[in-house]
Amino acid sequence: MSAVIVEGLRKHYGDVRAVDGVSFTVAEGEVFALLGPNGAGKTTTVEILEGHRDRDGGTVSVLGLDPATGGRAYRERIGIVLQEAGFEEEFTVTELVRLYAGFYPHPRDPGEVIDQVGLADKRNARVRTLSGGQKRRLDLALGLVGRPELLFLDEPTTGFDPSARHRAWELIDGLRALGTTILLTTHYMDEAQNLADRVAVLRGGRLVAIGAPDTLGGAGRGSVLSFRLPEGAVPADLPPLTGEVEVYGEAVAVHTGQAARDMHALTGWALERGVELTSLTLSQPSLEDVYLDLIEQPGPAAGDGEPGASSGSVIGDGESESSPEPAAGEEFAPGRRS
Ligand SMILES: Nc1ncnc2c1ncn2[C@@H]1O[C@H](COP(=O)(O)OP(=O)(O)OP(=O)(O)O)[C@@H](O)[C@H]1O
Repeated sequence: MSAVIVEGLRKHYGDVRAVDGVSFTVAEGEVFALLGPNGAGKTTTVEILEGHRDRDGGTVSVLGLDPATGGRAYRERIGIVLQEAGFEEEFTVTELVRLYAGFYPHPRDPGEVIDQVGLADKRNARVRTLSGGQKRRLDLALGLVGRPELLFLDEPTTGFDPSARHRAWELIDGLRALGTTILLTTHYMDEAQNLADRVAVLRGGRLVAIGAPDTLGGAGRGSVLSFRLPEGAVPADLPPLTGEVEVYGEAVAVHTGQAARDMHALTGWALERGVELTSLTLSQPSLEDVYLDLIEQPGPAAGDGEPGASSGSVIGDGESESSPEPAAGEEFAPGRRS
């Protein structure tokens, strides 16, 4: 079942089309990341889902309710971790987490939550004395304490030191294991890669791609086979390959959509000649490579039609309105992540 269903969502600020016909679904128990450059419309989308911002068009269902009219019954079922929450600075950490716990019918134990976010030694400190990263951890505690079915995390680890960040990832993973649905925004591709079951890329208020982090952009992006030319060999000696061959001195890179076939041809060739293919590696484009491609290529945000990619999980101009579901084979199954 879907925890979130967004169809044809629109929000305009004067001439700025902040969200321009966005459709997607988030399954129950899924960790879903919204990616996109500054101003892409992520926060606006999330704020509409939280019930904090009105929409100009489209339909939104979150936990079966419309956030615009869900009221208190809706707010009790969600948790929100904002980019910049304004706290009551004179409260202590424990006082504030307890205060928030009191807003919810079935809260978590405040002390446990404070421990989980790594603020145990600051439990009696006043909020104004916390460092930036510690305040962000307090944000996380306040988002968790109500035992939400759906947690919104807006750039949850911005300003965290590396170990706090890994701790937050573990915490988010733990929430996933408890079945909490999580919708997060982030600028960190490693965070999306580590945490998200699926990611959606927004650009200029439109959805340009959606899929699992490992397959975003589709299989059409292929793999890269790299190796060093054996001594005495020249590129013309190489066997016929399906991929495009690039040679930089001794180094060869084969960009291929048929990695097994090309690998077989190359290793067979090397064995026949009795030579080694040193530094032979097969690699995939990283999520960051794919993301940069997606947001840099000309596309609907620039007003010039198709984004120029043909893969199943890349969405053409306007298509996001009519096809809210991910491409076939990308349905979410809890626990599917490796
Ligand atoms: N209250 C507002 N009034 C006018 N324009 C707004 C308002 N809020 C957002 N915008 C504009 O809407 C667009 C989308 O902004 P939004 O904050 O949703 O982007 P974002 O993807 O979250 O960006 P970031 O990564 O910088 O947080 C931007 O062009 C922004 O300037």
